[in-house]
Amino acid sequence: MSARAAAKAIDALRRGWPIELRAPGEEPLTLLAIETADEGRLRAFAPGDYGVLISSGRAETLKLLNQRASGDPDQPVVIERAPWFDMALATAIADPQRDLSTPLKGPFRTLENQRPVATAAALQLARIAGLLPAFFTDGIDPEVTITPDDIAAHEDAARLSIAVRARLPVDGAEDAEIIAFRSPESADEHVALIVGKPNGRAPVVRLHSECLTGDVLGSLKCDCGPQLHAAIHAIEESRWGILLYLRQEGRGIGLINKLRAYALQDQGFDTVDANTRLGFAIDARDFGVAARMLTLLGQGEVRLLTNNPAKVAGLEAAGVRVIERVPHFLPTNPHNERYLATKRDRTGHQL
Ligand SMILES: Nc1nc2c(ncn2[C@@H]2O[C@H](COP(=O)(O)OP(=O)(O)OP(=O)(O)O)[C@@H](O)[C@H]2O)c(=O)[nH]1
Ligand SMILES: [Zn+2]
Repeated sequence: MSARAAAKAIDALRRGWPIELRAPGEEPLTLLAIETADEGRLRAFAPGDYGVLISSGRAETLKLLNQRASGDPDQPVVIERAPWFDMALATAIADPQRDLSTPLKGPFRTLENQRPVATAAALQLARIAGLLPAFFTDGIDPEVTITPDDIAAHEDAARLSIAVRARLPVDGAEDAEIIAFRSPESADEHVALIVGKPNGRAPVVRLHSECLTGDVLGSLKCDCGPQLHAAIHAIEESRWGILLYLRQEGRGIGLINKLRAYALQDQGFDTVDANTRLGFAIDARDFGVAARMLTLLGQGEVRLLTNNPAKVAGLEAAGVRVIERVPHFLPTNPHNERYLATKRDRTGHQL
């Protein structure tokens, strides 16, 4: 297993270079990310035939799922190339921004997916790279060859370690310390803010996922900014606790893909449907990272500040006991009312 190979593959996809994925028992799968391809790169990758790989959610949006003979409904979908395929059409398949204004010209035919493991790994890699989950497949000259195990090694939270700690008085909690974590080959730098001193009780813990728009720009579309400050206050009031600031922007799909979801929300889709149209899971976060950070901080039991049962389940599954769920309530504003209602009605948030 080589996390290093996976890091090279992520880099290659971002730069528009082809890669190859080999899963045991399956034919090799070469890939060129549609988002970073252009006509020249596509010709070099696939002088002859090629396929187009998308997620089942995107295929469902494009009404392609009904053509599938059999198999798992969540399995990625491979579209056979048609004579009228070009970059513009591939971009329209990959990117939902113009679904409503310019319907796709078909018909398309999907192929039996003979490489379920490699294709699923490809979509995971696109998410990690912050790219649209859509690829040209079966071309030539890959830059690097990897396996699904390499991706797992790259994502393995056990690789996280503490890089540095320093005192950091913050607004609302003057007695605080910041601790930064790093794992080799990954650019993500997660941090913990420890407020107060351990007092024998399980800490109040908040898992805050990065939200550049809300945390930094004061976006009113979500509740992240106020929630971040309210969490620090709540921890301070409880005497001691930990805020984990997780670099899992956009529930794990990255900033650019989250902003694509926002553009779809401008067209009327809610937060759940926007993610599905893009081809992502509704919540792609891995709370194993948070569990690992808490373990490195010596905390196996927490009182978790959240309304999201999936966070409780995710931490417990990763070996941290949640002895209490502490709910939080913040006033809504006209811009985030629908977002919060969707969280309550469609993703099981307990308000
Ligand atoms: N993909 C996507 N991500 C969003 C959207 N709105 C906010 N986010 C992200 O959602 C994450 C914030 O979620 P959290 O504050 O952890 O909230 P939660 O999981 O809903 O549950 P709580 O713990 O109860 O707050 C941040 O990473 C945001 O960037 C959206 O419309 N689409
Ligand atoms: Zn937010």
